[in-house]
Amino acid sequence: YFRNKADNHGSCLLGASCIPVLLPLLVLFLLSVSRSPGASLLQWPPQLPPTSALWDPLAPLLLLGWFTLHAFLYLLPLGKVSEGLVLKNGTRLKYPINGFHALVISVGLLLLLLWLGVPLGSLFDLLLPLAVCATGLSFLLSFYLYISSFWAPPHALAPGGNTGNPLYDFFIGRELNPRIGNFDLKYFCELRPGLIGWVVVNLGMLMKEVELRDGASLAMLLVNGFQLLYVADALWNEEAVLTTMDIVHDGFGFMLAFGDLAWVPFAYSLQASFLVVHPVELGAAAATAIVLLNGIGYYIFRKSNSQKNVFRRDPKHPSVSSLETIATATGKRLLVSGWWGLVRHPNYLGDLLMALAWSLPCGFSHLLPYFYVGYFTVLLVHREARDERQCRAKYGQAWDAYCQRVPYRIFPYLY
Ligand SMILES: NC(=O)C1=CN([C@@H]2O[C@H](COP(=O)(O)OP(=O)(O)OC[C@H]3O[C@@H](n4cnc5c(N)ncnc54)[C@H](OP(=O)(O)O)[C@@H]3O)[C@@H](O)[C@H]2O)C=CC1
Ligand SMILES: CC(C)=CCC[C@@H](C)[C@H]1CC=C2C3=C(CC[C@@]21C)[C@@]1(C)CC[C@H](O)C(C)(C)[C@@H]1CC3
Repeated sequence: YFRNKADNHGSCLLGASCIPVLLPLLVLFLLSVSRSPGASLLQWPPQLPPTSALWDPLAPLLLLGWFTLHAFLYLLPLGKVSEGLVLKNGTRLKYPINGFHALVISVGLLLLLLWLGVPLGSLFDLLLPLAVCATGLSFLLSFYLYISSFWAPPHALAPGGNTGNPLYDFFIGRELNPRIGNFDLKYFCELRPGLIGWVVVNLGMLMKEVELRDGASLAMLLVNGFQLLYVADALWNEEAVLTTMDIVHDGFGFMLAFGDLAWVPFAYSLQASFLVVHPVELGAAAATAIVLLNGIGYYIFRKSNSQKNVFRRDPKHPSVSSLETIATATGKRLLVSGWWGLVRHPNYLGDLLMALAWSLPCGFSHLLPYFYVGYFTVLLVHREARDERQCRAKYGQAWDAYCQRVPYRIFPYLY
């Protein structure tokens, strides 16, 4: 995660060269640990799966089918078409807003498969080969993105990924919104195959548990329910993704391609795969407390994201017009009351509380289910610092005034 350092800084280059090798190995390592009885992250030498466990001819077929289905659903004339933010050349790109339809159709198809007796629990045995194929696909896609970016017009290039160093640019991504015709590759990958794939992997783990123990545990149901809510929320609010850093600012290279297609479906589903081999008996009181925590996290996440989106689209909207703001030299204003007056990134706070609620159903016997909380804290702290730099560059003194008025970044009174 080295964007904004397009100055060929040694550590960034080292990161850009090592991460494409290390991250796929980390996914395989985490998956094997999650299914081993010890589930120890601290074992030395680290436990890696035997090569025979990495391949199954069914995996590339399933993956290809899944991508074709989602490309087809993306192109279906369902839902509305929305415009992205204004680009450097003054134009706006059009995006289909039909991700929620894709989720509903995918879940419908899965239920049909279950009804037809297809053993979805077999996904548990296919996880490693599927992760290997998804990694292969993200490499292929990244090579295509890197090479095709040399035909993109200068205004279509991303601010961070054009240093001239091939390794770094391959990693960060040279082009901002690579498209094949009207098909937007970054937008498609960010929200469809990987994110909905995460829900499918989780459901597969739940079905495996049903096969093994004649029923789904409360812990597994909670993990599935919470993460389904998160994905459904992302797709229900799909239009808001058009204003996130990833779409507006970042190039599409290996990091996002691998993140979207392999990291999200296989590393974000670790709690569910852990629970298949490490059942947890959750009491009613603990379950209620965890549901409450997820509810509070979700409320903060959704309300703060929506408040900013409404404010950015229409500052006079009745739900935000009474909030206190400060003016900036760009003409845009910054919210200093409401959610954005509590901390400078209330949406990250909500997301982190949810992350904790997804791990707690797995109990405290192992560290592995908490990997997501740790990784996500590092990702969001780094992302916050990156956003802060961009906002200071954009808004100057007005940003400093905002920071003085709202001193905490993510956790009130802590950070
Ligand atoms: N599950 C996952 O793996 C991940 C989830 N996320 C989630 O994605 C969501 C989006 O996050 P992200 O894209 O990082 O950025 P944000 O949605 O936090 O947006 C940051 C931008 O908001 C605007 N802004 C900041 N402060 C204010 C203010 N006080 N008033 C008005 N506008 C303000 C600025 O843009 P401008 O002024 O130009 O409008 C700033 O650049 C978050 O909820 C995050 O938790 C993110 C990464 C990974
Ligand atoms: C270790 C590694 C390869 C990191 C790459 C980071 C990516 C996994 C994340 C960068 C931003 C993301 C977002 C979401 C998923 C994870 C990635 C791709 C997101 C789609 C999750 C759902 C949310 O509601 C969201 C739509 C706001 C979010 C957008 C950012």
